[in-house]
Amino acid sequence: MLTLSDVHDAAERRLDPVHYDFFAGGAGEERTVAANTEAFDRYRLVPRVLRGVGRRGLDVELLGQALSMPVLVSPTAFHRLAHPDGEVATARAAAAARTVMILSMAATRTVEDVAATGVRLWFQLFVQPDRAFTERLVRRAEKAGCGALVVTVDAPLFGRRDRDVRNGFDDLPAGLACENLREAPTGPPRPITWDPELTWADLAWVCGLTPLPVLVKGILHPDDAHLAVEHGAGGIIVSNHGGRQLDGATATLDALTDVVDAVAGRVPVLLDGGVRRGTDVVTALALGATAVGIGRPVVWGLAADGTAGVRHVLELLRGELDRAMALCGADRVAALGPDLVDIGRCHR
Ligand SMILES: Cc1cc2nc3c(=O)[nH]c(=O)nc-3n(C[C@H](O)[C@H](O)[C@H](O)COP(=O)(O)O)c2cc1C
Ligand SMILES: CCCCCCC(=O)C(=O)O
Repeated sequence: MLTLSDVHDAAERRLDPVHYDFFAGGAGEERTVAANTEAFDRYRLVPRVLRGVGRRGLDVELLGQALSMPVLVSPTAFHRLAHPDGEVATARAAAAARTVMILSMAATRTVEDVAATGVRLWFQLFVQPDRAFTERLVRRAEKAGCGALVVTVDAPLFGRRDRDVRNGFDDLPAGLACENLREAPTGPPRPITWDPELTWADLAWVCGLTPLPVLVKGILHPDDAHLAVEHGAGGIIVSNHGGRQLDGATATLDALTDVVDAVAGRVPVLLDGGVRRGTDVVTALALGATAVGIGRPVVWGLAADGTAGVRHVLELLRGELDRAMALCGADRVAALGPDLVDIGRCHR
């Protein structure tokens, strides 16, 4: 498996086709799923030369945590559909790669089990109408040692994924559950409730609830990026949920520059959606992202070969990023800037 595309192909061969569709699919016509990767095809790099790049470093510091590279694991649901060890297998790979894993609120392993792998762990939250339950989840994530909360704000309701509707897939099979949504250790798990009434006041409430930094995931509009910071966000994740919510939403790479300008360095700006190559990471970082997240490629690695498969995905990207940086004349992440991107020639 030489590329992330090879890992995808291996995963597709192994997965139940209905579960493959759940992981691969997006909302509606999947225009935004396609747009995310197409955007990276449009931007071209303008490398610098003769810069002495024999010694290179990919490490970054993010919200007080040291990462070996600016690539982290975005939250994705239901890892036990891809591998019996589920999110624990994923976490072992992220721990070995010394990067952050964001655990989905819809994880099929408990936050305590995942944290026990020693991974740098953040917890993703859909704020629930039952605020007391939301608060209990936050306390549980804090107690487990999570280093940040990630509040996903692009889901006032659930995007309609036509593949899942056609396949009749709307729940986990018997024996699997969202393990962090149990009220009591033996009780039945709650379903996730989508709350269309959420407002910025609710974000401020979460930020006031915890000493952990709160990243807001699902920002595309620069004005929302500004509002998020004003309401206490410690970081922004430019994301369209991998094209699974609003079909027709802009590609994340196209949204990045305006968000970076609006945030004006106050907090880190991350991006996910369509990152498949080291050159994609370089492009996003050059345009102002502090780090990028990958969603589906991690699931493909997990389905293809468990922890080793996820590790392979992360190491493929690390190797590609290192080579791309050297070929751009950058010896460290901080050396990547907008001058390396031919923005003028990308056709929006
Ligand atoms: C199968 C799947 C499940 C996801 N589950 C969640 C989730 O539980 N919470 C969340 O905030 N985002 C979720 N996402 C969105 C990802 O965090 C991320 O934004 C997206 O996958 C990035 O795009 P990529 O898959 O092209 O890398 C999910 C995405 C996929 C593909
Ligand atoms: C059927 C419930 C799915 C839980 C939410 C996971 C998610 O955000 C996704 O994109 O899928």
